Amino acid sequence: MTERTDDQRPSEQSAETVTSEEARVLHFPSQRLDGTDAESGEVLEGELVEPTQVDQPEKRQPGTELVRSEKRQPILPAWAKSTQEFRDTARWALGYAGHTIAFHAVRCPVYIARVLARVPQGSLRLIGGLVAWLTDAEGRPVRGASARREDASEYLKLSIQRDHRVRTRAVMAIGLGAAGITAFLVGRAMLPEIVQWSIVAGAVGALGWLGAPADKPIASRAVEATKVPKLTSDAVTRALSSLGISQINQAVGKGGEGIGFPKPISRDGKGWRADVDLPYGVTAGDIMDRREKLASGLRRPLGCVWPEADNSEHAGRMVLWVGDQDMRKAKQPAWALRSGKQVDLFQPQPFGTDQRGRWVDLRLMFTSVAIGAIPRMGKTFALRELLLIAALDPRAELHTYDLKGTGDLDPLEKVTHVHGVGDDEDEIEKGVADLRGLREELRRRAKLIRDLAKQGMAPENKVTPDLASKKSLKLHPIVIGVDECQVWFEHEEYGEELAGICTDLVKRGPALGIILILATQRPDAKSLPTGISANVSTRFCLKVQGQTENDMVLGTSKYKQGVRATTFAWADKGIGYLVGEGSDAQIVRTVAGLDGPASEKVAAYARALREKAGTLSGHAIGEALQVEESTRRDTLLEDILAVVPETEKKVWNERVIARLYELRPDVYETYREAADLTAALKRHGIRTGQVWGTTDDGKGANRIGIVRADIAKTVTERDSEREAS
Ligand SMILES: Nc1ncnc2c1ncn2[C@@H]1O[C@H](COP(=O)(O)OP(=O)(O)OP(=O)(O)O)[C@@H](O)[C@H]1O
Repeated sequence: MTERTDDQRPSEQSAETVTSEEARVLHFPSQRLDGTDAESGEVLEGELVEPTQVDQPEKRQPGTELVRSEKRQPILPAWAKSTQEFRDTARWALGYAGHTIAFHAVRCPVYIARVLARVPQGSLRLIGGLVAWLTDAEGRPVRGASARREDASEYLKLSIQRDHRVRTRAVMAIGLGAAGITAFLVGRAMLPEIVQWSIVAGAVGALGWLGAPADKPIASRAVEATKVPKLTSDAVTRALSSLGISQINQAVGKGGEGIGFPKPISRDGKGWRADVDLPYGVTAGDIMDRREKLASGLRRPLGCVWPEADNSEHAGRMVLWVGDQDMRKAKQPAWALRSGKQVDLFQPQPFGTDQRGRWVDLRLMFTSVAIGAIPRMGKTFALRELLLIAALDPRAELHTYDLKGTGDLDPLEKVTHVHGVGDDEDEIEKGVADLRGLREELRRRAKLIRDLAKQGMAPENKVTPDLASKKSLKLHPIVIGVDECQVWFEHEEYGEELAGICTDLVKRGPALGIILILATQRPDAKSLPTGISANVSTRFCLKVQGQTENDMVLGTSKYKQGVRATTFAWADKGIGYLVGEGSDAQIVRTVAGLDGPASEKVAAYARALREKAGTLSGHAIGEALQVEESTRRDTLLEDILAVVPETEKKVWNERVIARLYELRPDVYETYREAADLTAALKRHGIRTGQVWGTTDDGKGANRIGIVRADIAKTVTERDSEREAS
């Protein structure tokens, strides 16, 4: 039988239902459960019903006292385990000490003058103090009071005590004076001059210090301490209740359950961390949406206040980190790769710093990256930084596309294999040709890895550091960086094909050593096709305007989970949410100050590494990518209009072919006879026919030719159709 718990009150049961215990009492009234005899009473007939248990009683499992599920706090706080943080603190302490010493050393003459000026005052204070001590000056008011009260016995007692005290102190003073004179004479005779002068300086210093007014210290302050207010639970509660969320107001109001703080508020890096249990029904996301108001409630700059959802607990658990300094203004610790260093892309490399100023690493290998943000937030900087990291691994082959065309990726020209700038048709065609080649490479690698796996050389069916280093296998990392990738995907002619190849690269590339990094300022389904956005494994989202863009870059439901890049302010340049492979979203600031010239330096180092390793190729050594003829956009009609002036109404095919060959020999060399042009024009729906013309020697003749107006009409119609669509 089940025991009844406090929660199951009889009043809560329905009229027809009786609990087993009550039923027993009713059926056997003389045997009450409490052991007392009941008077005979009416016996009710009823069905024995087990009570409905809403709250199950807590069952104790054997051994639960020992094996429990509490989380253990780390023995050492995170900062104590971070070499970087330790080094930063030590550097700061040394700098602080150095600055203080230099500051005071420069002001030494002023301090000496101040001390000397205060010596007379100090001497007077010393003599005054000695006389007061000798004459027992502190007892004078009491003796005076007893004299005024004419209390003879008390006055007598106090006078005797004073005489006794003065006598003792006089003897002590004579003794100390004699000892002092002896010490002076002995010291004068025996101590080295430097010590003697030090004692004199010390004595003068002491007299100067004694003579200094309390509000004017001799030394000035070397640093102005900017004290950061301590974060208290009261401050957090006050700030939360200023957000205008009714559940919070109820909770902090009279009789409310209040705001929960499951752990004490503590220092965490260069700031305070408060773990907060929000009132029922309030989520961390609700607070994050009101980050600006929260900062106002805490009286802290916006860049210091970072509420985050703690998804390892429950939806109402928020971790509030309040930094001592605004994240965007705080000095970033030095980037280990700034002055160049060979890296291994298979290992995580420093990408940015979190709010606490700790480096957050990112492993580029086996991943693909999407970067999204509204314009001017630091998207290109982030992309360029990743490409520079890749450049520092001399094995990595870079393909860089700056489709905006402003030259942001030009610092990488020294090392890149293929470099595209701008959105001209030629550049787009270059991209198409390159991606087609990369798709072939992807297929080659897939087959090769399959073969290697059979031989036991690729145990995880993917590229390993060993395989990537074997030049003969050509399995080196290939890193493709595309800024403003929407230009590709929205392209009328090649958009679909480019999106298809990129989707393939995003899906299969990472395992095969091909890493695609796409950056866009318009993260919507068209500029970042869903096949890509759903499959990228690393996402970095700087400020965006809405939930759709947020989830497009960071992944489905991220906004709901409280990962909201919409909460970043306009001034939060370079700050975004980073969602890495299998890791929680974290706020990261990319390397600050990695501008064009700084990037050039890193790229120059990367080039030196490549020269040494013999891996410079393609664009870096002046070799242009061969754009296959099949890749070229068909510009036949435009080319005909270019070579046939408006004054020539009708022209023979053979003449058009000759002029076309002159214009683009590589494109039109296959046009050998009039029929070739006729066939090509037929594909555009244009017919050729017999047209009148004159040969070079002036003879008139009818031959196959074009009517220029037909071509011009088709081009105009096609262009207006394109515009309309
Ligand atoms: N980590 C950072 N710290 C501070 N400022 C940064 C950081 N990263 C970028 N910035 C600043 O942000 C500004 C915009 O950067 P960037 O050109 O990369 O933006 P964008 O999003 O690519 O812009 P657009 O969409 O116009 O191409 C730059 O002036 C740069 O100085």
